[in-house]
Amino acid sequence: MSEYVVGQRWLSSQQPELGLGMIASADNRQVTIYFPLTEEDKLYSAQNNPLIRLVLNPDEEAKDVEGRVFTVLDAIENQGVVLYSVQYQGTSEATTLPETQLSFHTQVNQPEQRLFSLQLDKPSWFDARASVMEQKHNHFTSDRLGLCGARVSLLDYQINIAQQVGNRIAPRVLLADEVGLGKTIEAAMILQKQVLAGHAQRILILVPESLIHQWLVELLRRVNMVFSVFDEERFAALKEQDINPFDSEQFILCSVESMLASNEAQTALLASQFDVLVVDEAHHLHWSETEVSADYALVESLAKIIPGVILLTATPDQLGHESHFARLRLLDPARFTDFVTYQSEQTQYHALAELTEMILQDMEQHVAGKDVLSTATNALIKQQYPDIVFTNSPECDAMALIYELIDHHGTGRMFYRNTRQAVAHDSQREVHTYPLATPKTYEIYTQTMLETAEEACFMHELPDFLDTWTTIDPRCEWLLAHIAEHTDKTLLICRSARTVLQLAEYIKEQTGLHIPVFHEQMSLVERDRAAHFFADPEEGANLLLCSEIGSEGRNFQFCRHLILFDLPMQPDLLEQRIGRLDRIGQTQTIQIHVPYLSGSAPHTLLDFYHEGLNALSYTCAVGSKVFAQFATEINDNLLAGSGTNEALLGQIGALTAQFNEERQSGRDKLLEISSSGKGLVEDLVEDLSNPVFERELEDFTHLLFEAMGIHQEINDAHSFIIKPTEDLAHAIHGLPDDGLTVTYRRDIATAREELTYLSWDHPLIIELIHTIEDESTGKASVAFMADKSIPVGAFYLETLYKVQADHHGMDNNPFLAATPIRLLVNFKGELLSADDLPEMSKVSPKIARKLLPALQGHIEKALAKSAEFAQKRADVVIADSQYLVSEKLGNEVTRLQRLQAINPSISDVEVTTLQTQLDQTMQAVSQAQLHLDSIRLIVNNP
Ligand SMILES: Nc1ncnc2c1ncn2[C@@H]1O[C@H](COP(=O)(O)OP(=O)(O)OP(=O)(O)O)[C@@H](O)[C@H]1O
Repeated sequence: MSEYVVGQRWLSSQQPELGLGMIASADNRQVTIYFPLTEEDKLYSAQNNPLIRLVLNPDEEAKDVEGRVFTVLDAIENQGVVLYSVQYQGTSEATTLPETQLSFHTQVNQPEQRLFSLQLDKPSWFDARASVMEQKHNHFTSDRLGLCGARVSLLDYQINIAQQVGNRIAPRVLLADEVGLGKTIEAAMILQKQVLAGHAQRILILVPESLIHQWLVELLRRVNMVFSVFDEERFAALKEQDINPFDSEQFILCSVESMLASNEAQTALLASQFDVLVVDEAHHLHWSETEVSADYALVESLAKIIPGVILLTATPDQLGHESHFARLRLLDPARFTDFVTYQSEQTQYHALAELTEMILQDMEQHVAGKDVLSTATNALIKQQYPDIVFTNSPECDAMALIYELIDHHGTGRMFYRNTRQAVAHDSQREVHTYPLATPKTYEIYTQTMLETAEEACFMHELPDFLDTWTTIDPRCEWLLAHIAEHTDKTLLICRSARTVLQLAEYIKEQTGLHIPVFHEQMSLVERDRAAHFFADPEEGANLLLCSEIGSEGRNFQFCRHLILFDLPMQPDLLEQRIGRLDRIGQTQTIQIHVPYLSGSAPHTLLDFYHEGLNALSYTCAVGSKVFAQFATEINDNLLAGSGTNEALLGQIGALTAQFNEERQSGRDKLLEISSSGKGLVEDLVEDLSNPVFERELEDFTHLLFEAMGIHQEINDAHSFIIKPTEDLAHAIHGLPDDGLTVTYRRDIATAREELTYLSWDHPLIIELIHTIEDESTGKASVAFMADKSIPVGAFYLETLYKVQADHHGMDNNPFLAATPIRLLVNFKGELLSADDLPEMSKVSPKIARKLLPALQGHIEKALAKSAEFAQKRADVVIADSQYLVSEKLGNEVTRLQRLQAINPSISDVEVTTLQTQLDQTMQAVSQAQLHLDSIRLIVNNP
């Protein structure tokens, strides 16, 4: 039978641009190939032609005529035509595919095939591929992965959380830093690390509707993650297409409200598979043994099926300890089964916190720069914690000892809480209170008509004053005077949307000014527009009137004046309000203005907050707990309207002091230490701020851009413009036609929003790296050298291999990152060092066509020798990786198992998840294979 059979796929080595052809007819003399790409038939001699037969090998990836990606499992020849057994991406079953159905863009991929079929590229491409693989390996195995690309200031406590949680498979944590310390940023960094490390592909974020836009922008601006917002409209439109709408995107952001509004959406959400769920403002998730809120029930159902769960709240205790317990229960239902046991555990952290304090005090008295424990501390550890093994020598690392103690007996790895005090983000606040005369009408009403404390605190909201309160309440006139006096931006927060609207109307009537408003009855777009208008430093409004909803999650730290037009009845809400201004990025002293009606219930409430809790001048983490203790007394005092009960005020102050002290010496103290990462994270932060990596990337992108046909020019001292050229080798997603203005420097990027921050984590860089890796370009090249000491026609052969663990879904796992091996052998198959690499010059395609057939046999022998050397090195790489896996993951599993026996805070889920990770990684590493990636032949032609 002829070598040529109708239906076979062949390429032209002289005209690769024709794509993959198919034999249309053949006899002993001639063969006709049809090239679908150009829709033409070409006639070749059967004896002497530039045709190359394309047969894909097992494990090769390719596309079918419809562009669907598959991996070859097997290739079986039947009467000269190949029938492939393939597995399509995203499926688990094998399918058969005749070679006639291959995409006409398919190319010869194997380096040696490309070499002998003369599909050659510039010799410099070999260096480009080697460099790309080396840099990729370096980055994907470094701790900087997923953290170096965030456009943020590097704060130790945030990096600590992002590093610890981001590295876990299926993390389940509660992030509860105090208001405004950057939980959103921490979650964004965790997600980026999860995705880059291959731990998560699909993410669902649920937030209150008012925060959708802010999250969307923060994720994009800070970590370059593009989320798709799903609202009712989008859900309905996608539903028409007869697919689960939530399966249509990888990263989904939606509001809790929109999901609760539709049973159908909830069912679809639960049927879609996600790797990580994030829920912001999780204190709204209300649970008690008798009542469960709808949002809690939804999150509970999702948390049962989504492996990773990240809950965010600044005020974990807002709805009481029971609700806090319930949120922990969402994370680990097996561990948190019983509220009473949980409560008793919480009290047991006291002794450990005290010991920790002693060690910290010892640390203040270093001896010759080393930590030395006092005799008392030493004795206490030995007596109370005999399981802790440590050496109290001058080399004793006290911080390491504290972490060991917290690990063994502390709060576990599920709950993080940083406080302003502990992370030294102490902003300044100044409080201005303005006593105003209580209107007679309010006074009379107070004595006769009121039924609840709430009515007493918000009299202007009572139906009887609905239309009149702005004319009698002196706070309104006070507000006009404040507006006239202050030209700085001011945020006003009050409880209800109605008050906001009435105040806006009042100001308009009195002054003609249109003040922007922000409340729950506005659409999302209207709210964002108002917030934007307020934020605009030049053209924007100086005052924004906000209802309570505006006080949650929003970033208003660009302004320093806050008017608390009324006071909320819960201390945590007060903290949320102040937290709009008191957040990372606030550079000025915050001015808090409280106008109040003298002698009225709001006056008493102000006394409780300001004098009792001291919650206006400082963050008060125990406010809700104190208020809960005196709930009845506070209620009665507010309702009586007879001025502040001084005895009660004294009791509130005393209990606040007591709780604060207990906090400092209990669970929260331990949380503060373990959340801050003090003593653990400094080296990593130093590494992340090292400008060397930015410079290295800048050099590397020159190579990348040149290879891919991207032009870079200087824009100013710190930035560049990059644009695709006509030679662009491949469409690049992240690079628009009109280019990008970029900087490689984090400090410049955080100061100049308009610049794209190009880092090793940036999607454009990752896309370019993957594109070059996946491209066939550069897999084979030929060059000349001129060396009189060796015969003409002698050659060197450079090979680039990679050791790769093919484990689906874990390709980026640091333990499994492809490791490049670059080798140089001579024509005798002897291994040379990289220093022996000669100077190279180009070879014309015509000469290469003559040379290669003549040298083929010798090259194949040298290649076989090179493969032997590569395999030896690969064995070492695999053994090293196995060692690393058992050293890092194995030891961690052993440590957790040991800890679990002592500390109930270490959950079963945590241990089994890590054990599974260890098993899978070890198996994948052990089965890693050596692949030849590219070849460069250097022939002597002196
Ligand atoms: N490392 C950082 N670098 C620069 N800005 C930051 C950093 N961390 C936080 N911020 C900024 O500080 C503000 C508060 O951060 P974020 O919204 O993440 O806090 P939060 O703890 O989620 O707040 P809340 O408790 O109100 O929900 C935001 O404007 C955020 O962009």
